[in-house]
Order: sequence, then structure tokens, then C-alpha cells
Amino acid sequence: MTAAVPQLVVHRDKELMAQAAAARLITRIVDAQSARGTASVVLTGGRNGNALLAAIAASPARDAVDWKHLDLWWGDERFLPAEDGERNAVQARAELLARVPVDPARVHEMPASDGADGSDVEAAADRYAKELAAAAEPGDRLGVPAFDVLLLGVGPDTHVASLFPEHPGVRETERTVIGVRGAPKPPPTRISLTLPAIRAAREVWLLAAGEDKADAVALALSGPGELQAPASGAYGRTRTLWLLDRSAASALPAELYRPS
Ligand SMILES: O=C(O)[C@H](O)[C@@H](O)[C@H](O)[C@H](O)COP(=O)(O)O
Repeated sequence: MTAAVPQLVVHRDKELMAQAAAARLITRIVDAQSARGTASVVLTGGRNGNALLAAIAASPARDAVDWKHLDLWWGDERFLPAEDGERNAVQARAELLARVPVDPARVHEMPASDGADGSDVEAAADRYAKELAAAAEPGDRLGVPAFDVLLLGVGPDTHVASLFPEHPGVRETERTVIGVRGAPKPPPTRISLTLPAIRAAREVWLLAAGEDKADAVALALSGPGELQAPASGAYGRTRTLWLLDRSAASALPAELYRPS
């Protein structure tokens, strides 16, 4: 079962989108933890992903989360030295993770280029795939944990994670994690979950704000193939949610979104 038919929620502006998405994510984590004692979330890099983390950090409700029983993963990472400020994990630490009592053993950063695999990005990707498989439950698909929420920023070319239009990574159907070279968005070398891994999530939430995303959002939601618009291939098993601001929704056809 998939939730390939997306739900759209459009907020007044990107600031309100970040605040509302933060409240939504806190609630979703609390619900998962009350049901199962634990939760797992896949973080995304980019301005909207980081704004969401900052909004959680600033929220009084953040203490409702049992941070010690939360597994955090990444959808993609820039393949740079571990402490490089351009890494998604370094930015996530600064925005939120250094301010809440997470269990470091449950914060699963993607390998860095100065780690055990050196500059071998494919070996680093395989390492992360093994870490995901080790965390999967017997019933989980593909050897990937059934993430409660998988967050994705959406690029102006409709990329998600580090899966770019017409790039080979979008076609991957077997592996859960791949190395990416020649990414159009710098830096060129990255690690990324693949679409099959993304689709193993219970819920996939896509974040897009700003006029520069309007065409990408309209294209991705018009039903093109995922090779042309990778965001259109990002959906969850039970829910696919597009969190937008009005600017990013401004090119949508009337039947998809009526401005309030
Ligand atoms: O490593 C990255 O750069 C991100 O994971 C990338 O997929 C990002 O989410 C989109 O490019 C949207 O970025 P913005 O939210 O900054 O537009």
C-alpha cells in the first residue's frame, strides 16, 4: 500500500510553514513514542529542513519529546569532512541536536569523507546501508527501518535528497543508499537514500517554500515520471504530505489548490 496521492498543506509564508511543520513533527513523534516507546525520523538538509529544526529548538513543546528514545537518520549528506559546516549533520547539530538530550548512539550521521572509507563514497554509502539494515525489524521492507517520518526538502529542479532529475541514482531499484558524483547542487559528491528506501517510510513529508520552488512543485505534482521529477517519486506507505508556503504553491493548477 502506498500513499502516492499527496496531501497538500499551504501556509502563509515560509516562517509559518517552519513553525507549523515543527509542531506537526513534535506531535507525530510524541504519538509514535506513546504507541511504541520509540520513534524514528529522517532529517533533510537545506534551508527549509534547517528552519524546521530551529523551530523545534525554539518550541516549548520540544520537551514533550522523549529525545533519548528517538532514532535520527539522514536522507542525504554532502560527502565532506565530518566537521565541515556544509554537512547537513553539522547544521542539524547547530540548529537542534546540540540543544536537546538525544542519545548519541541513536543519531545516525552519514559517513564523512575523512572517515573509515576515506574518499570512497560508494563504500561509505554501503556502510550506511548496513547501519540501516542492522536497525531494521524483521518485518521491515528492504532492510530499512519503517521510519515514522521522512523529511525531504525539494530543490528548484524537483530533486529530493541527492536524487537529481535524469541522474542514475533516481533509477536505483535495489540498493537503499548510494554514492552520488557530479551532483548539480554543490558539493558534487554526496550520499543519498534511494527512492525505494524513501518509500519504506510510513510518512514522507516534502518541504518547499518560496517563488523559486513554484515551478518545481507544480511539475512534481502534475504526475510526471520520477526520472524527470524525483520529488514525484517520493511517497510514503501511509501518507505523503507536501508542506508549502503560498509562494511555492502559486503555480499549482486550480484543481490542486485554491488560495485561501
Ligand atoms: O543536501 C541538501 O542540499 C539537501 O538535502 C537538499 O536535498 C535540499 O533539501 C534541497 O536542495 C532543498 O534545499 P532548500 O530547502 O535550501 O531549498
